[in-house]
Amino acid sequence: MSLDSIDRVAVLGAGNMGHGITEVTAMAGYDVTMRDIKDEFVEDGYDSIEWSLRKLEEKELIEESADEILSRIDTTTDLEEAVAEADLVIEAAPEDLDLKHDIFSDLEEYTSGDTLLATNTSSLPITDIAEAVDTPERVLGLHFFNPPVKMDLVEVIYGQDTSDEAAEAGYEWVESIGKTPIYVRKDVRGFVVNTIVGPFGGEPAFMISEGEATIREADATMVHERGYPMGPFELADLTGIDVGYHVRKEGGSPIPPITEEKVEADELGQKTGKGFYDYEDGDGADYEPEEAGNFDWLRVEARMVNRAAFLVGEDVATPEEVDTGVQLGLGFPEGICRRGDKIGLDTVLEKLETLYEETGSDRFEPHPYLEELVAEGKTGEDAGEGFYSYDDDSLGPYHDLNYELEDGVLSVELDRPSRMNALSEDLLGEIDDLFSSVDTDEVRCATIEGAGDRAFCAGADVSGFSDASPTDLMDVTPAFETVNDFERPVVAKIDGFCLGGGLELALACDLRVATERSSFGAPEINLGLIPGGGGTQRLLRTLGEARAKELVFRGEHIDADRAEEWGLINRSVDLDEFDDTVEEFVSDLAGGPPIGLKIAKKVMNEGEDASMEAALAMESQGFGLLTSTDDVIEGTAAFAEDREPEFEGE
Ligand SMILES: C/C=C/C(=O)SCCNC(=O)CCNC(=O)[C@H](O)C(C)(C)COP(=O)(O)OP(=O)(O)OC[C@H]1O[C@@H](n2cnc3c(N)ncnc32)[C@H](O)[C@@H]1OP(=O)(O)O
Repeated sequence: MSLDSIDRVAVLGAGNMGHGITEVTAMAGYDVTMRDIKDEFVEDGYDSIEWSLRKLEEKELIEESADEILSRIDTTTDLEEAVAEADLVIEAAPEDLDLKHDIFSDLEEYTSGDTLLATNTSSLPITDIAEAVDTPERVLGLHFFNPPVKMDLVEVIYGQDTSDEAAEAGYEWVESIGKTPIYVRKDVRGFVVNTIVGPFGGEPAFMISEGEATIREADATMVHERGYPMGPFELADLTGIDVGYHVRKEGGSPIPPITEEKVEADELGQKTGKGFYDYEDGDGADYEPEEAGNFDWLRVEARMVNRAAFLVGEDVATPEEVDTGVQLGLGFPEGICRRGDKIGLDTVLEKLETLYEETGSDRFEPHPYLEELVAEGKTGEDAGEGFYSYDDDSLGPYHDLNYELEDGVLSVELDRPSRMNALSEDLLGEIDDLFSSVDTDEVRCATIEGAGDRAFCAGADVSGFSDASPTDLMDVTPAFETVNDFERPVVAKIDGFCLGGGLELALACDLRVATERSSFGAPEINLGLIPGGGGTQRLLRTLGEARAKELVFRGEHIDADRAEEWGLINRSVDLDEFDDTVEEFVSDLAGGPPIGLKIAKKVMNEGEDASMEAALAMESQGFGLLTSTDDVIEGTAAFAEDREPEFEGE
């Protein structure tokens, strides 16, 4: 049982999750059979896949044609036919344990013993589902998020008897379809993501029931002060208040009185026209930034951090996995472990202890792992250690970016795909830290790209704007300057939106290669702002006044072909030529003379703002200096011997 043995996949269920999983599986190149119990269910699911693929094709978000992808999908209502040849089966049937037992016992009969059996359940224990088979070691959870085509995260869950071999094969398969897996090493209720989201919705509901704030104050504070994509009540209205109610009820958790009242009144959210907000006679969730403030967000976040302590302390997941889970699964602006480390775990613990003492409610009981961290002085970032270690001598830890240094190429990935890689304060700090701390002797060239396939970077993270002080906002420039001043050439590898601060970051790089589907713009003016990361000046110098002012004043996007025509980027290329084109640039830069490139960059960057006379003086000084390097001797020798030079940077 390994990734290599997975060629054919069967998905059981053609509903929202089933057809979505089928679509992403086929998009990744696998042959897949989608099965449901009735022809009409299968047909509806197939139609939805076709509609979605045609949209993706229209927007040039897929490399193959929709027809090619569809040709890999078979449909059937016959279970045996669907799974007989499958190497991986993913069950996505309704959340009913008896039904799943029936399916899994049939799977035992119809599949070979080394077929991987996965369930997409979000609420039933994997262990309970696996009871229906004699080989529970091959049963695991593969929990996709809705809609699978858009959501990057998949939880890979161990049941009590799941073998490492099965879990690893599932994990690698998820990677092979271009999604991000996280391990959930124990079969806990809610897995990782729903364990954390529970208090996000539940605690504000208790607080409103106790008259401590209003719904609007709670939502406005969580969104406009704490940066969540949606307020807890807005989210409950969207998902259905009854959904959260039943999850709590089935899990034996206390139900906030206000939730109970809404369910009794059949005011279940958007689907009934009324929930915490009114969608028929009112304007829905229309809270305003000014309503933020009078809400005790720490009470909510302390409970989420406590849940994270449970997950980490009980070895269910690592802090990195928890944080990836909440960022990709819930769109949280940063990981909850990271946030705990920033707030201070001692502050979190104190809050929980006070509430536990005051209310006696179990939900505030601090987890022993949190107590242990605080007792050991590991109270977070300020202390140098918390969930994460903040060791000054090493690079990182980085939460919002990934980097790799291999063969002299520093490859940096902005890693906030759920926010279009928008520049949070953390991400800006991390770019600054990485480019100012990495040992440049080890680097010959760097690249910067965005995670996911939608954006290089959609600018500064606007969710923090309403809460930020003017001085915070003015503090964005260092990261851009650090990239601009980095002693090695930096290439921006742009696929998708490159806007606002994202464009400014790209402009701080030396060279820019983009896919044709990318778009560029300085939309700050639409927010009442101007570019604040060097954009006004670098655009002027790169494009000239007319074009720079067009971008800054109008705030419109331009496509990659126009960007190339204007000289904003070096190349606009087809998606399937993108990696090779960037590789050609990188190979020239990484193989070039390091000191020569460093001096060329410095002279050209600094000369741009100097008088011609001063700039020429800089150039000739640089030229003179280079003549004394070993690289020049090597370069000229290689030319004479008609071979490739091997520059050492000496
Ligand atoms: C010094 C520097 C200053 C600046 O840079 S100011 C900011 C300048 N940038 C912008 O104004 C761009 C803002 N974003 C957009 O206009 C749109 O997005 C796009 C055109 C890039 C894409 O639109 P669509 O395809 O409809 O996607 P979606 O639903 O708007 O975005 C997906 C998720 O990404 C989040 N997001 C996008 N841009 C930002 C951002 N700049 N800051 C924070 N979040 C952002 C959204 O909110 C949403 O998230 P959810 O799925 O949770 O609703």
